[in-house]
Amino acid sequence: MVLNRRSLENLKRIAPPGRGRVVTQEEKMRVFVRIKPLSDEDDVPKPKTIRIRNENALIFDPRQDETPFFFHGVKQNPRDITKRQHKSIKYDFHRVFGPQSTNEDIYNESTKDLLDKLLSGYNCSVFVYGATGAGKTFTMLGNENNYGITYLTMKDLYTKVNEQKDSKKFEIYVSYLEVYNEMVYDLLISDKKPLFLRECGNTTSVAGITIKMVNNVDELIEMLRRGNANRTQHPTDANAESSRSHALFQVYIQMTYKHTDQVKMAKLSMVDLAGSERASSNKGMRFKEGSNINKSLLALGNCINNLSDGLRHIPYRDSKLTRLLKDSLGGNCKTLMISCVSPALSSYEDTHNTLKYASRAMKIKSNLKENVMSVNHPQSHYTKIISGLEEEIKNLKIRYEETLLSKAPVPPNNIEDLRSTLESLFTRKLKKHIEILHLESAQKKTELRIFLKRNLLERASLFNAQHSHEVISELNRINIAIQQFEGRMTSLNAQLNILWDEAIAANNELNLFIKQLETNNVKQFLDIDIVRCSSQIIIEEEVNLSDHRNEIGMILDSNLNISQELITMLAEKATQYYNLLEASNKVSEDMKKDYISITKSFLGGLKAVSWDFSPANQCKIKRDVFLNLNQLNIENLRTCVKPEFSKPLNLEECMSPLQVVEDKLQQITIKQEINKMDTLPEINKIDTSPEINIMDKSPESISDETVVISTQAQSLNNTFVLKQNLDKVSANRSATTTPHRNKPPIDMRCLTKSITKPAIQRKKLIINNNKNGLVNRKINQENLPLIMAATKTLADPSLAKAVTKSRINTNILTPKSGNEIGYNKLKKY
Ligand SMILES: Nc1ncnc2c1ncn2[C@@H]1O[C@H](COP(=O)(O)OP(=O)(O)OP(=O)(O)O)[C@@H](O)[C@H]1O
Repeated sequence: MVLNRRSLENLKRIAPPGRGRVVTQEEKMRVFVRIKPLSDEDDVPKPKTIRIRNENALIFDPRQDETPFFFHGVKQNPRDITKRQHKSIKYDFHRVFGPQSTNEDIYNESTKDLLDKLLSGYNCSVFVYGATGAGKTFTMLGNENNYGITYLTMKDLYTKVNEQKDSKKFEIYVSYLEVYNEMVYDLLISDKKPLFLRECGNTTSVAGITIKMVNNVDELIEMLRRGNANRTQHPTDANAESSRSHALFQVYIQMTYKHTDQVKMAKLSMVDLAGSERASSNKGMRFKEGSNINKSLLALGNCINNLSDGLRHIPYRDSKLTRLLKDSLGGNCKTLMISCVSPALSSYEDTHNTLKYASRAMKIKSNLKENVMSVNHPQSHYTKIISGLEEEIKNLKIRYEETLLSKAPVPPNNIEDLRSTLESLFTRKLKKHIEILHLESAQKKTELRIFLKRNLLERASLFNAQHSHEVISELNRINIAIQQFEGRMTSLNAQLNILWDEAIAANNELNLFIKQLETNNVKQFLDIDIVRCSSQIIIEEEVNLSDHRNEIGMILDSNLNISQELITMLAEKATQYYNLLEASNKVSEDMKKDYISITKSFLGGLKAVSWDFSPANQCKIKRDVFLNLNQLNIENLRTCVKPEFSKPLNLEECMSPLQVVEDKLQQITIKQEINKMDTLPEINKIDTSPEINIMDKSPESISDETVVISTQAQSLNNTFVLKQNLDKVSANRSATTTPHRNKPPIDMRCLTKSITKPAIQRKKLIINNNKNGLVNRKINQENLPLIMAATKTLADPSLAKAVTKSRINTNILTPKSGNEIGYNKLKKY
């Protein structure tokens, strides 16, 4: 298809200054050098004129490594018959391709990059330059086995066009012409008639040139092949298939952006120059051809020189070739020059000239402009486009807002009402919560008071004045107080029961409300309020707990002070009586020893005071029972578990594993053991360990009894703890019982005697087993059989094993049968 005049004009009207969007970039011409391989006829193995230094540099006419020649010991200078000067000139280029490089290598590193630029609307130009026979046509067109860069470029161009066809509409046209003997001929038609050049602004166009539309790469290659066939070629001295003309293959691309209607034009020019000719034996027509070729190449050289020197005047008009290449040299075009050279000595001068021009060409700059075509649409066309775009923006805005709204749901209108309901429900729950905390605190304090009163009763049993009226009335007073406290406990428990019901009801109502919020999809708007109110409850709980702990601490403190005063009083009285006895000369040596021992122990005991905060510390556990308000916690409220208040906590109800065994044994063997009481020597025979001595009815005769003061215990009840040999037996049998770590046992038998009178019939023994938990049990005459049974049990390996096992496995306490509640409560702490 031949373009009509209007289409042609459009194609030529590329980026008129000041119209449309014009992006200008200054770019230097890129210059590549390709060195062809030496052929058989070339002067092999004579030295070459080029040595490649690296990818970007070569040395022209390098110095050769010569083997020195000596005559009579004197180095001789060899005579260079080639008359070479060994100039060793270094030339830098953008890339130097050696003889092994293929056309594909050249394409990949040179023309391939141009395509993106071309499809962005920039003019691009590639021309091959060099002497005749240097490989220009081979590089440009190649052959069937080695396609030239024109074919490779066109193939990739169509690939890229196909990739972009969704966004752009492409129209591709080609023209192919030759400049032969300073005449321009159309190569796409067989009818050869010269064409005229026309100057059009900065560009030159060819009047009447055929511009054909090409739809695919195959069509294009076919066109190229036919054009080449029309090209003037004749054998010369230097090249059997010498191209006697300059060939200019041009591809015009018109791209219309589908969304914007914007039109861009770009032109790719591929120029295969005829080779410069040396003065040769060519005669006649070939001579004339050679002269014209040289003339046009000389003009090209002059243009290159002026452009590289930055001169204003460029003699483009000196030849048809330079007029046609005006665009490609320093104009609006990204230009790439491939200089072909031969390394053969016979091409020494040609190669040197080519390299010189190539080197100069590197300095040429061109001004790249994006070719946006101005399309003269009527104003209504633009108005239509603008109103269409406005409509689209409006629609997009609506859609955007809809998306935003759907992502951020709107709170309901009654959100404030819902919030105030939620807050009032939380307030109700909080109120009940605080009331429970107060009651529970009161409950704990009462429990502690009962505990302390009971300790007083135990303490009283240490003395031998139980029958005096004063003591009896005091004991009565304590018992009455205990009864009152227990009455209060019962009342507190009843109140707590009611409060818990109310709290659970309030909590259920709140949970139901939150669930409704969730179902109605409005909980998300009140989440922050839920968190705020919940944290308020936690804070209130902490504040109340802290107050409660302070109050418990104060009670314990005052009790400790009283205990210390009592110790002081006892010590004073003991000294007073000792002095009296001494004055009346009734102090035996043993008593003296005891007194000194007591004094020492008091001092030692004080020294050994240490507070053990480990979790296993029994005193700490006891104290914590009163400190914590564990019945009430958020978890309980959440799960609506109402604690048991049926009975006040009684530590005395809790037993150790050993006691469980004891109890069981008691049931089984107590009768037998009572019967055997009279036959104790027999028991001694069964187990010869010293602890059997405990069965001796006379406490004075207890020889292996060890007394330990538990300093922690002092803080609560100043209990004297007697660690019986029973423990030793247990340790021997089971190897699991560890001795008291911090306080080595000291013999305090005398202390007990001093305080409780030697003749006491009922002796309180407290077995303190630090490892296995709290054992706080009275041992008196009534339960001596029980101890005996336990002792015997330990003497029996199988029973001892059972005892030991339960000691190890059970952490603290085991409830008495039928008293699960008390045990469960204690377990909580
Ligand atoms: N790189 C190369 N590898 C192999 N053969 C080559 C190479 N370059 C050129 N030749 C061969 O050298 C010969 C001359 O090459 P070509 O025709 O391309 O030179 P030219 O520069 O186009 O010459 P002219 O200007 O006279 O047309 C051809 O036979 C070609 O096959």
